[in-house]
Amino acid sequence: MSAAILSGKEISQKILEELKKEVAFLKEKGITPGLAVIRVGDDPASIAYVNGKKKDAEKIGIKSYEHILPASTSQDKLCALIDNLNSDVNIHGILVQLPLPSHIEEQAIIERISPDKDVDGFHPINVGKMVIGQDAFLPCTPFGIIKMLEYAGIESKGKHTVIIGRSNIVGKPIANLMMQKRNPGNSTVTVCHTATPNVSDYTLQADILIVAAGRPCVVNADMVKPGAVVIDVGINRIEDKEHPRGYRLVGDVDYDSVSKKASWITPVPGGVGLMTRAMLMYNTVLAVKKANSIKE
Ligand SMILES: Nc1nc(=O)c2c([nH]1)NC[C@@H]1CN(c3ccc(C(=O)N[C@@H](CCC(=O)O)C(=O)O)cc3)C=[N+]21
Repeated sequence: MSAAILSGKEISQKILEELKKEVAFLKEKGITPGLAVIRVGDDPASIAYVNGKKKDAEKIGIKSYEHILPASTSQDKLCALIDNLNSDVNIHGILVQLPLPSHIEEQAIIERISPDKDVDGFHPINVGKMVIGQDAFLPCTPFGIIKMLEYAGIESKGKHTVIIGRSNIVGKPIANLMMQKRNPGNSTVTVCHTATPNVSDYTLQADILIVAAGRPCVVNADMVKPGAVVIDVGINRIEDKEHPRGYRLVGDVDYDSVSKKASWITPVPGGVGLMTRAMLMYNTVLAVKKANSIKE
């Protein structure tokens, strides 16, 4: 059997097209959605992601405001910038690209952002609301995974979802969303992590396997049940002198072997990463609607 490709490219494009219409409608009302993106230092991967976000924003009519700060920026200076953006009426969403340099306390920065402009969904207010099923900004990567399942019509109700990874930005929130009483969701959820012995004991039971381990080849075909849906959240740069950029991207899943056994698989690149970007745009439009009391 060969898996069908669950294309982040195709689905994210559909979402961006819908958002473009919504942005046009907001502009008719005299509102231009504004997204502030802060990057501290010049980690090459962060530069690439931030550029991608800027491109998406421009494509659909969201105005992006880029703030590029040196790696030596102090905690106080970054807080002062966030305070200004929090009170700026032209800014509806604020994203501080992570990771931050080690002298900056990341959690304090996340908590400095107004929960109403927290389009990453990382503020404890939004995390807490998500956990108890209240209206909140959902974190972009887990939200993107949910949208992919929805668009493909993949049934998760009553299924066993196994997640590898327990990060605050992927593992924990996707575990939460997949167990919530709504669809996609309604799954029985198991979370594996670095202290889990014999991970394959769990992955072999997975109807839906979500891999966010942060390293390549964590899952091969021997760990996958035939017909499983495999979602690969990993983005690893592998040195490749034959590639024009000098590297290529691979996920956390051994794509070649697993794609012969799964029913659906997400590619890397062209999978979850593009969905993350689309959901950031979705959350920015949502922030505008909330700020202006506009219903759907
Ligand atoms: N505050 C914050 N919010 C984030 O959402 C956030 C972050 N920090 N730090 C880093 C991670 C990672 N992330 C990605 C976004 C887009 C792609 C993406 O567009 N990937 C493309 C290819 C990208 C490329 O070619 O380099 C793809 O998979 O096809 C990947 C990864 C957002 N993150």
